[in-house]
Amino acid sequence: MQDKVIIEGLEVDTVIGIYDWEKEIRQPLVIDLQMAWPNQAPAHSDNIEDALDYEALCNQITSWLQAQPFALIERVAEHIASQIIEQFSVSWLRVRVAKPTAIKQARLVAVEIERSVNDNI
Ligand SMILES: Nc1nc2c(c(=O)[nH]1)N=C([C@H](O)[C@@H](O)CO)CN2
Repeated sequence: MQDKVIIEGLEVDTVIGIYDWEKEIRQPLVIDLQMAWPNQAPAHSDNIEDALDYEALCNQITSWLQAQPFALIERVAEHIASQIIEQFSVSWLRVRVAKPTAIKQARLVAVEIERSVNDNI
């Protein structure tokens, strides 16, 4: 089994949705991420330079999602996946994007994708 770095429940308020009224407001998205990362190197060195810095990732994801409006949560998931693979040298990841306020009768709705570096070429 490969090592992972995990982020659960990262909440970001952003412009998201297909309807005109949704383009005028911010709504919460909740991001869950699993990313392959060789954690032995940072464990041995005890150096953040060797680690996949989850704080940097959370800040970066928030910034990406607030930099532009999105219509579909599928687009958000794909954007997060491709940017992390490209900018953080992650070889594989699973990302789930949930929109908890989208459907009144549902606790949440979400999409989940898995991508690897080979998909990004
Ligand atoms: N598969 C999807 N279905 C829907 C989406 C979406 O992003 N992906 N979005 C909407 C609307 O924006 C909805 O959230 C408004 O409540 C509908 N279906």
